[in-house]
Amino acid sequence: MSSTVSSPTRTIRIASRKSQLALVQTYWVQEQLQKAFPQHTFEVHTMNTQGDKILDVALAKIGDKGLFTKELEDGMLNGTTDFAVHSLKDLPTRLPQGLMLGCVTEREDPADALVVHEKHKDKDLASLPEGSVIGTSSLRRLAQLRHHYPHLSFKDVRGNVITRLAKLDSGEYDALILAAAGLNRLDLSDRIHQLIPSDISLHAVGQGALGIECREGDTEILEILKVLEHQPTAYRCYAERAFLRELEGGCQVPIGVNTKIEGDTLTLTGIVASLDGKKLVKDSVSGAAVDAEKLGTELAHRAKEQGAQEILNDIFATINRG
Ligand SMILES: NCc1[nH]cc(CCC(=O)O)c1CC(=O)O
Repeated sequence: MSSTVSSPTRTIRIASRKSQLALVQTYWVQEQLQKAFPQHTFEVHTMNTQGDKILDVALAKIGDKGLFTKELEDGMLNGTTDFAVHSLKDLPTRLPQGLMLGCVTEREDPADALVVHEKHKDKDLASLPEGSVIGTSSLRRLAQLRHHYPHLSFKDVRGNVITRLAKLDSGEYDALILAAAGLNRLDLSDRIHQLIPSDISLHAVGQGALGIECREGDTEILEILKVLEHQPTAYRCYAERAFLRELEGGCQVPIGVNTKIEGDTLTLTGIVASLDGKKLVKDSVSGAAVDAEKLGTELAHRAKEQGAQEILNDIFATINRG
């Protein structure tokens, strides 16, 4: 005799942006969870965010206060959706009251990549001709690459990954810098011309990982999300986010990081760069991975002692004046 225990079923609503990359990422999450919890139904609800709509203003001028996340967060707060899938890089380090980072998934390659126009297919960053126009909307990429390659010039580029590639191919730019992770996820790995090594440019906080945001204390959802949690990536990203939070920057300040975990030890390297690429503050900390956030905060304090705050103050003044 066996009695049937009917497990409660429910419909779980996943919020996502509509860009191709966002959808690839969100459908992956949906598929994994649907497999793990066949008794539930996982639905994707797509929305446009401010960041998708405002395409004619440099990102650095708009600021970063949840440009790509606000509309998704409103949906969770008013109960129309249950969690949101983000590129962790786009998720602010301080979340609205009532929401939390519920899960960090396994990271793709967090490096930046050079993507070149066809005519430069035999070139790399060092050998691109003097004055080549490199498209990037990230101050972090701009500052670090200017430092190492003063012969290049930089121009803002907006829009999603596909739009940016179209602008490159039409001749508006000689090359672009894009996250390798995004290209890999979009099945565009063949466009990666050169992976930028970490001694040239440190990547963005959270780059290559997905961050799933949900309501604080929503134990049912948190329990479900556990199947996607990747502990080493989570430790690395908590350290990176604590570093950024303490420096009070967002995605749009020239702050780069690199992390590695060996055994139980996490090493975090961080850089704060001036826009002209002339001043760089770079340092590292190592310690127990379980103390990830503490390590991030400690590195930020050290960076401040070495002049990081002055660099950031100059940048905020420049952006607000422009
Ligand atoms: N800001 C846009 C954005 N957000 C996440 C990614 C790529 C994927 C990732 O870093 O996880 C990108 C595009 C890019 O930087 O090339």
